[in-house]
Amino acid sequence: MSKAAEIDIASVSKIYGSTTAVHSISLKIPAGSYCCFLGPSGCGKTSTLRMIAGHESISSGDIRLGNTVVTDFPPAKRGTAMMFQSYALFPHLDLVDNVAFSLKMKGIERDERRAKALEMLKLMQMEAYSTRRPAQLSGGQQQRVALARALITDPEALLLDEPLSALDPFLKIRMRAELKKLQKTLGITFVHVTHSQEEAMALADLIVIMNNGRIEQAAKPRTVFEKPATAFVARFMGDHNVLSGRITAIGDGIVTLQVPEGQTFAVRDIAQEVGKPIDIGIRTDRVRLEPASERSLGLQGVVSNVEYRGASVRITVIGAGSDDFTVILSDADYFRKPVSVGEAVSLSWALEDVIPLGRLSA
Ligand SMILES: Nc1ncnc2c1ncn2[C@@H]1O[C@H](COP(=O)(O)OP(=O)(O)OP(=O)(O)O)[C@@H](O)[C@H]1O
Repeated sequence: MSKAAEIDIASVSKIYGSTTAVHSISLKIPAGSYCCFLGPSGCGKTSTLRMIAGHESISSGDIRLGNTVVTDFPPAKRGTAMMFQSYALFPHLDLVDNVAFSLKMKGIERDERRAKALEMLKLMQMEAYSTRRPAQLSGGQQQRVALARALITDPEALLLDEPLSALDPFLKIRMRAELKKLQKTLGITFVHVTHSQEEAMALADLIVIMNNGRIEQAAKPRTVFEKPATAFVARFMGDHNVLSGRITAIGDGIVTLQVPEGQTFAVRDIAQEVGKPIDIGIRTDRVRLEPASERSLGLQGVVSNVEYRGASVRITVIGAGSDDFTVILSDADYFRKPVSVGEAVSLSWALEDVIPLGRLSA
């Protein structure tokens, strides 16, 4: 296998007619890393992947693979390989010919390309099926063949567009583990586009969260979860409450924040101006919840829903800075002091659990 290459995306934009799908993004994907592009539909992740692959022209900016600027190179000359969502296998060819196809296009003679194709099928544990056609395979097997076909060109980077979306939930989890293992075995750079937060968290060394054609955050999964950079990231990754408020007082390193309902609570000194609007995030599992009393500190609200989930209980509270302030308690904590729908509660948390969230400038 060839060596891995860093992918350097420098001020890259994609404009389709009057739509700017990607707004001058810059990102370095380290050589040999597993990178996941994550974001809602239409955020520009597939356009970015296709520009890396050379299947889409770059409207402005440059892409470098290792030391080579590949911006104007055709796909086959870039050192990348792409695996498509639908696998795009040829139905009339057997697996060996499917996998060997790109070598045939390069003019490599039959015996050599078939031997290489068998080697790739072996790598994917599919050599026993080599004379079958794609329709005679399960979804997971077809995916392995598509991987073998992409890897036969010895790419420095493998690009995967929603590779798991056609699989059922059980197979998805199994193939996810296989993809990760394959990436570690080959050591090449993987760039994987997905809608699924869970998939990105499970696979990536680097998660790139896109929204409206821009990168909101590019970081390790744990950083994205523990320190979401923006309100969008905190909401999109889930398991965070996002509160918007205004600063009403500053003193001793503590800021008082007022939420729309008029209630206030303390936050570490996160900004310097009274009156300034600010978003903060609080993890749903870091909130303490108690029946409200006159002495209660923190935000007050009313329980609107209680959902038992086995090991945990999910409680939704209204009137506390957000329409659906969510608290996740362990089953033990909940049943020690259960609350019910309609009950007034107070919500509190440690100062260090308040995450200041930035806003992207447009
Ligand atoms: N060929 C095209 N012509 C015109 N507009 C396009 C074209 N391809 C994509 N777009 C637009 O560019 C934006 C980004 O699309 P893109 O496919 O990159 O998003 P995505 O995040 O991959 O979405 P999805 O998850 O739905 O595939 C969207 O608004 C889309 O409608």
